[in-house]
Amino acid sequence: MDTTTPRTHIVGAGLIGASLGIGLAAEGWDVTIEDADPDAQALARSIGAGGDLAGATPDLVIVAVPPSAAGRVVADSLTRWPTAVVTDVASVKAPIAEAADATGAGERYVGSHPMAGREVSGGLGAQGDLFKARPWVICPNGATAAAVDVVTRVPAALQCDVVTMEAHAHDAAVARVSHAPQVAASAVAAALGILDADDVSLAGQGLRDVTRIAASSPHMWADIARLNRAHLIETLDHIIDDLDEVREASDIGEAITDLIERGRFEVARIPGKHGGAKRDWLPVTVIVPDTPGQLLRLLAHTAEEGVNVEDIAIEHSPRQPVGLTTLYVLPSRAAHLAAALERHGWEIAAS
Ligand SMILES: NC(=O)c1ccc[n+]([C@@H]2O[C@H](COP(=O)([O-])OP(=O)(O)OC[C@H]3O[C@@H](n4cnc5c(N)ncnc54)[C@H](O)[C@@H]3O)[C@@H](O)[C@H]2O)c1
Ligand SMILES: O=C(O)C(=O)C[C@]1(C(=O)O)C=C[C@@H](O)C=C1
Repeated sequence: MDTTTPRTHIVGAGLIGASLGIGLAAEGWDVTIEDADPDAQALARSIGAGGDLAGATPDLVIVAVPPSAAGRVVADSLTRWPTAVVTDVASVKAPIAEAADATGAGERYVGSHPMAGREVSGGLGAQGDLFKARPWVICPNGATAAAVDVVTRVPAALQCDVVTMEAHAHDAAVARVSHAPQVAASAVAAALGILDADDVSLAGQGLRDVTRIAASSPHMWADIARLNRAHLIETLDHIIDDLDEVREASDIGEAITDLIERGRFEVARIPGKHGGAKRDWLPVTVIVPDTPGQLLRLLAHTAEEGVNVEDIAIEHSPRQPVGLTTLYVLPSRAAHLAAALERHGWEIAAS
């Protein structure tokens, strides 16, 4: 097996391209990066996401441009670097594979899709560990085994879980696990429109959990919806049929029970942290004064007790000088942590 890392060039220095650049450079890869926007390119280079290709020949090109441009930039890259393997990270895979095949160089193209991201765009939000322990889909299409091997070294270096899929099957699946959830989150958030600010301030953790991705920029999602329209509409029809059943039911309680029961069953199938089986962490919710340094104290006391924090959620309480911080810990450690934090003077809230 070839143990040298491929000289890697990234085209597109936004959130995903710059995150890949930082992550691969941290693993010792020789990474260069470019962007059509000189400011985005300069920013990415200044934060360590890659250097200047300066006429060198890459072994591997990663295209990380908006989905609507990905097919064209993949085709251009196959022509521009006739010996390089080319991959892309666009959220929809079949149209990009078609564009690559149309060049006649499809055996050097492998589709990729890291199943991790953020609700912010641009290199400023880049994080080198964004993809760690997340699924990374590889769509080999008509590529050679050697090309697939080179591309697979990227998720391997970034410690992702590699999942190999056919491009159309990928597009059908992500319509349900990613694209429709974005539309649903935005629809729930948009329904707040008739409320005044005081009413919105009643929001608890439920609304926050359901609407985090409603803060996303529409540009990428408009592209995704256009490229994956048929699968997205099929998924939205499924959701609309379920909502219609609730609306038309003679007993709305019965209809809601059915919907929630089915949802409970399916949500238990979503893998949890590190891609493993979903773990049932227990929450320990602490009332934290809204003054500098308190969160640090809380985490220091937790560490002193030898308890690992598996996840953390912070909820600010409008009009209150306190916030609620929920520490998610192993069930076997929750009671011990709550008691220990009380001894340290913290007030534990019911959770
Ligand atoms: N944001 C996410 O959560 C996420 C997650 C996984 C995959 N993706 C996919 O990654 C890709 C990039 O998304 P992002 O969030 O990094 O977007 P972004 O808007 O942050 O960055 C895209 C960058 O591409 C540049 N660009 C546009 N056209 C170009 C061209 N022709 N040549 C060179 N540069 C060009 C833009 O100037 C911009 O800097 C998309 O295809 C998206 O579907 C996004
Ligand atoms: O976590 C987020 O902010 C995302 O929306 C990331 C997310 C997703 O999980 O749906 C969004 C689109 C990408 O194609 C891959 C990942």
